[in-house]
Amino acid sequence: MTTNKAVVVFESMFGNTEKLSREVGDGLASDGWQVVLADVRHVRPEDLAGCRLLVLGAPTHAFTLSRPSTRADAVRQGAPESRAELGVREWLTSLDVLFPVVGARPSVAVFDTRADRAQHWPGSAARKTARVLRSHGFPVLDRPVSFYVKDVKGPLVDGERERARAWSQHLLELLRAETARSA
Ligand SMILES: Cc1cc2nc3c(=O)[nH]c(=O)nc-3n(C[C@H](O)[C@H](O)[C@H](O)COP(=O)(O)O)c2cc1C
Repeated sequence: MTTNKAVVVFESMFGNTEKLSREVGDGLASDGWQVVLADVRHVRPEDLAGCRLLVLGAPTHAFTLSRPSTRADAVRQGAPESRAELGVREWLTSLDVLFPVVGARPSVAVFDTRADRAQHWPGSAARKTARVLRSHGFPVLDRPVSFYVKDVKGPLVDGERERARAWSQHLLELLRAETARSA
């Protein structure tokens, strides 16, 4: 039996999205999946080979995915400069090169982190990510999901790690349902 492989790619300026990505990855691994957790700056093409599920996580900046200017703003607020090198927005521009065979594209699931106090603000990084993925023909498994931080730098709102872990199990259920439908 071949092991299912998931790749969790994240962007994170202050470490909150990274923590949640680890939770999602650990949740998938606890179900027997092979999991590659990769910072968007360091994903290698071989990391993506044979991937059945791609999870993408990113912080919401200015109502959407970060840009070099918003990441520079985060650096001014104390984030490590090296983390500003590349974001999910830029990485998505290489999707067609990274996944050249349309029929072999993995299912994708997307999440973002947002400020708790901005829950009612419009726009989220995950919604933008999902739009781009759909426009490139990727099957988006679930609705974009947001997790919350108490302030720009974090920490995570209580219970968000557990919610991320539960979301990983929900993704597995959706995948099982998808597999049953196509059997
Ligand atoms: C420049 C900048 C713009 C931001 N804009 C928003 C926003 O529009 N909506 C929101 O909910 N949070 C916003 N935030 C808060 C981020 O979502 C928060 O810093 C992020 O979720 C933390 O995740 P990280 O530790 O992985 O970087 C912004 C943060 C920065 C630095």
